[in-house]
Amino acid sequence: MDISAVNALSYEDFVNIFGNVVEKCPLITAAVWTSRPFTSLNALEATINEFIDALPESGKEGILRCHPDLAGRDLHSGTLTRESREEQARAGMDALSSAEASRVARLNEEYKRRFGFPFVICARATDKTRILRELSERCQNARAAEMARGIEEVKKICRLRLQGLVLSDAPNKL
Ligand SMILES: NC(=O)N[C@H]1NC(=O)NC1=O
Repeated sequence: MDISAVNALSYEDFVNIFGNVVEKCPLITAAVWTSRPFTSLNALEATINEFIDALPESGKEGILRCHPDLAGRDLHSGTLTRESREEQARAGMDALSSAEASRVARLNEEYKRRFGFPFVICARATDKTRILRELSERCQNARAAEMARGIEEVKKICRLRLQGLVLSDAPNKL
């Protein structure tokens, strides 16, 4: 799909296709449709990032809270979004040993207790070993640093999801 095809989409189709580039936040997609035409995929990505950056802290926290835990309840109950399921599987989060699974569950809970939002990392840009290490290390950070870091990870996830939709030849959801 080239950018002119993206620009020609109705808002219904645009939200259908791009509604989950930020996990469970189709409102962001619906809002940026107003900024068409986009000159490039990078311009679409930049518009999404600007929208996120302009949100109050509570809005940014809300975005983080829309993310499922890594190797958490949604993965075990099969209720992850397709995108999240693929990302978590690629990082091996669906095939943890029982010791790893308990460690991740314990650290996820510790992280949420400490910060009030879940640990978010772009799973496709890393691997299981680094996720486990970062989960433990990032629990020690200050809250403001983790908010900023979590939002940077959301933007990375968004970038890779956008690229998957626009640059791949895979049939989209139209
Ligand atoms: N909690 C968290 O990081 N979740 C995610 N990361 C990712 O790459 N996809 C997700 O759903």
